[in-house]
Amino acid sequence: MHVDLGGVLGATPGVSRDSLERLDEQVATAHERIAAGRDDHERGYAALNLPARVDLDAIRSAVAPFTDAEAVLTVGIGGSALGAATLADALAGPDDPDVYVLDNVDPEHVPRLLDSLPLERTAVNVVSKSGTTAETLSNFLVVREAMADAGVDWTERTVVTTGESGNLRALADAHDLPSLPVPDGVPGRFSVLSPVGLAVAAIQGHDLDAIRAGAAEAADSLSGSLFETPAYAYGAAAYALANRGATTNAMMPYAERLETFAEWFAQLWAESLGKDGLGQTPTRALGATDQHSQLQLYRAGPREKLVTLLRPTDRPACPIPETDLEGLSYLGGSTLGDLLDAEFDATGASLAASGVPVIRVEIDGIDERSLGALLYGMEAACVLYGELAGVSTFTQPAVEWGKRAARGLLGGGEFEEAEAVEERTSLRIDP
Ligand SMILES: O=P(O)(O)OC[C@H]1O[C@H](O)[C@H](O)[C@@H](O)[C@@H]1O
Repeated sequence: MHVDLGGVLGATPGVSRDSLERLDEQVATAHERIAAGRDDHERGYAALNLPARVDLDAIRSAVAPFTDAEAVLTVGIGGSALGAATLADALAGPDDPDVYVLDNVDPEHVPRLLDSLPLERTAVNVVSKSGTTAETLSNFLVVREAMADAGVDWTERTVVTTGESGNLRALADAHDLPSLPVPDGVPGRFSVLSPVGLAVAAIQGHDLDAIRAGAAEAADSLSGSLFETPAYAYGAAAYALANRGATTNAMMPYAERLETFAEWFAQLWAESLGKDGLGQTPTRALGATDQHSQLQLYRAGPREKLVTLLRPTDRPACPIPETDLEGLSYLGGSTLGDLLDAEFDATGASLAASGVPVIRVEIDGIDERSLGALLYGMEAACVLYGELAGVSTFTQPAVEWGKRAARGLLGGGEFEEAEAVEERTSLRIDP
């Protein structure tokens, strides 16, 4: 992962070179804290040890019964879905099984999706760290019944990834299902480089060793200076910009295959850093598509944005055919990749010209190694930001509040949060 901070230096809000140098002292201190947390395998920091600690053979053998699947259905939510989806969408090849994710309990969508799947040739990948998340467990019960109704033995088609205890662990044990662990001390949104994210990649036959090697390269590059560590450069600059008013971070990959990565990044950034009135709101955009939708706002709207432009430097060749239409002749002879890269540069320049801060992030290509490096790098960037901001990066109390309220409403126990829902203020306008 390569990070170019040139687009923040003269921006408004912006961060000067001097400010970055002063900030680097705090980065050094934060890095020591992060390194100590990694050494002690402390909760959260342990995620940055994943490349070395994951048992890739265990993943490959758990999914071995499913490598001939025509479809893979991940049932999970949040960190238990987005990492797997990011890798699957980025790496999918033409011969890979189709990958689906059930991360919502929409009663229109779930049955329709299940009706469309070849259930007897579908691998079901159920993921929940806690093993108690209502959406995931409910969806799984629906999937299980759909399989039974179709005459499919769901116990032959299901692999489970979960923590040491909980409903899902009990279910896996009761039915002797192949199962994988969520490593200790790793919050869901930091778990992509564990079985949580890697099981689907393994079913698709992707090179897990290369993902791990890419992550390990990023891990090895962590040092006490943002000027030597791309991940820290990103995290520190984003933090400094947020302090100066860039409270929104628009993640804009210039590659369709990285669109889901922006969703993964959004959870990582929002849940980890949105604490104590602080944080930076992640938004998602896709280049070049959103140049024709969001860019007007980014360039001329409120001055509270950082725009992160992300691209692979290596792209497949897709020539644009020559044409004798005079107005289009400039396109002939170049490729779609040339055009997309020109748009990437033009958007960066356009934002810079109006003083909007831009960080350019480049990865070598969209392959296993580059993805491993990108995912690890952004996790390290997020942990550094959290250290600099002094927030509790690895918790999500506000999300837990909502979970308790919903559970109380469904009769799953006495939760005072549910009473707040009953007491809500209404100002309803009816036709
Ligand atoms: O993996 P689970 O325990 O099912 O949790 C799934 C998700 O639940 C909550 O929404 C948390 O805020 C997320 O961080 C987590 O990824």
